[in-house]
Amino acid sequence: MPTQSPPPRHRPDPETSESEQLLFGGPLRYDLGWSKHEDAFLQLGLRAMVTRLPSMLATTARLAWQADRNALRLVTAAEVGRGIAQAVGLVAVNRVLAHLLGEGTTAERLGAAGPALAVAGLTAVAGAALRALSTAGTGQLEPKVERVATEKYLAHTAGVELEAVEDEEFHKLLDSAAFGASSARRMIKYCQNLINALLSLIAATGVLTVLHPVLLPILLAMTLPSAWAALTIARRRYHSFHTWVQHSRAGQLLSRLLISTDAAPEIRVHQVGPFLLHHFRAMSQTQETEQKRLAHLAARTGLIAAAFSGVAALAAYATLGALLWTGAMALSVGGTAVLAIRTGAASLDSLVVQLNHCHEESLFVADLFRLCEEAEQRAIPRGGCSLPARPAAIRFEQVSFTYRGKDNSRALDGASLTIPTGKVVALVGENGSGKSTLVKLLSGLYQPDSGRILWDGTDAGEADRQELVSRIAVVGQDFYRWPFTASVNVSIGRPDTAPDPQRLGTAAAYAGAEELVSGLPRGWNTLLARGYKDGHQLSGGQWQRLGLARAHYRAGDVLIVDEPTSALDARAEQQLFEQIRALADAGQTVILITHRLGSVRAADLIHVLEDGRVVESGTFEELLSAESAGPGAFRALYEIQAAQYAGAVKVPEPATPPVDEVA
Ligand SMILES: Nc1ncnc2c1ncn2[C@@H]1O[C@H](COP(=O)(O)OP(=O)(O)OP(=O)(O)O)[C@@H](O)[C@H]1O
Repeated sequence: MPTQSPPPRHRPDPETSESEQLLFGGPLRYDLGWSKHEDAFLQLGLRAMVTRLPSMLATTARLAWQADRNALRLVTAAEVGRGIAQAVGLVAVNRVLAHLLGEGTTAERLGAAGPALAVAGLTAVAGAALRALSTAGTGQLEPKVERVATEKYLAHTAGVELEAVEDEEFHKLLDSAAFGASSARRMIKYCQNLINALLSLIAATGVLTVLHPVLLPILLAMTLPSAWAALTIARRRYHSFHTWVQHSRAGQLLSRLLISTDAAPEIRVHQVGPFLLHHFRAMSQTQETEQKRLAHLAARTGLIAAAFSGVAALAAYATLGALLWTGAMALSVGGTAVLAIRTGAASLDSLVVQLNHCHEESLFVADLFRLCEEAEQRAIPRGGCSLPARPAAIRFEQVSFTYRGKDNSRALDGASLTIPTGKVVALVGENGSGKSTLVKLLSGLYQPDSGRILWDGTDAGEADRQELVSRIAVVGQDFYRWPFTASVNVSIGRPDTAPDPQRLGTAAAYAGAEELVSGLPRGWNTLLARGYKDGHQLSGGQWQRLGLARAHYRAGDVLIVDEPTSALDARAEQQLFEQIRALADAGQTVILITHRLGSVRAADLIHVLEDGRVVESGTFEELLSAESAGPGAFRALYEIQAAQYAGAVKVPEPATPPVDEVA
């Protein structure tokens, strides 16, 4: 038998790893030119850093103020105190040296230096105490700032339109902004160090300028090479981060899949573990190559900078020697100058490093703020007109819709239909015909590209979205299985109110879930999450009942049930349809999406969809009738299903006993 060769592997980009191509269909690395971060990246120069410094500090201060204003006050006061202590200390040391190297006997010189020595000692003690205070304040502040920033991120993300969540560009921003909160936390420490370095630099340069003006350029020359190195390395790191952000996420996805409870059975039965592990390793190795490249470049840059710093230090000490040699500077002043140069160079070095860290982190915090801005622009709008309390019908008028990013074909293409209030309306049609899309538009999850959805005369597009969604209850094919208790899994249908036991009971009765709940180890209080302490596992059908109970608990005017019976047994299915009928008889509008055409018999109205259009509508009998005006799409589908039952299983005739046995 000829063996089938595997499909040829298409590798358009030689840089794309085998794993990226196979698992994700192409490269996961972004070309930075594509990214909005390019501007930020290009701004990673010293001038941009310095000009952005005030806004950077202000942003951090704002976050810290929101998080804990007392801790912020404490840190600021302690840092300013430390700076002053350092300056006073340096001046005191200068005095000590001047006295020690001055005229008189050793005892006289020591005596004269005593008070200045005491001041130097006191400032050192004060500096240490203030440092401890500042550390305590920062420790309090950091986690709070991270929490405030994370909340900002989550609240903004939760409030955007579904379309934004599904948009690739928005997702990219979500990915990078996710680091904003931890960056904000780190910025507290860096800002603290930055202020400290700045104050001690001011102290050192002040002293140096008084000693001799030529010492200032010397100080600068000694620090510039390391500043350049720090900036260059940070620049490369940021560039690399943005290029690789999705690749890292994909690598994390692979590792999470390996330990995921949902994937665990298939990983074992189909032996997917080694496959995933192989690709995890391959993707990690690709990233390690990038890390190696960055490390090599950083080492080279560091070496070049060290060479220049060395030359600058030599020049500095040669100049100092010349000043002393020519008598332009006294020996005592020379001692202080060496001290001040060393302190100043260390402060300047630290200032540049902290500035660089701060700036690098601030880019991620800026990503977070950019996400918030974008999320505000793409937020679900608030306000709008009211919908009629009980409209006679909801009408779709020539509604078209194309998913963003989906090439040209429309999911809905001029769909028109009526949903009368208090009726069971069934939507049927082949896979991909647009049924779920239609109810998503009805629920306000997406807005039509053209056409209108009218609640009597009111256009749902102009209605208050909060009101619109509060009128709708959905149990979709992909309803969410919340990893919480059974009670929360149902009452989350109305998350704004506390769970109501009576309402829970009614909802469970509606969904046929009473026995299921009473059979759970801790009843309503049973945790429905595998992998947690006392977590319980439900079957697909049991989950579906809870999903139905949730939709009932929500008590929306319009109940949408999308494939409600796919995981229910025959008895439960029968029971559910009876209950749906009863709900409609009590005035509830029910929209039913199902592929089981026999079960739409009890619907008041059936709409048949084909390629995003409603091709026929009517009752079950009307659509099956040979005189039906439509194209007979429903009849054709129904006949295919009916044929599967008729004659597919031959029910054996009861065996007829032989005549003589009867006798
Ligand atoms: N989130 C999405 N993004 C992009 N395209 C989508 C999305 N959801 C659905 N589609 C596409 O829209 C079209 C209509 O899909 P829809 O889910 O509405 O069909 P359906 O009739 O509910 O199908 P089924 O019977 O299989 O549930 C399909 O071509 C589908 O691929």
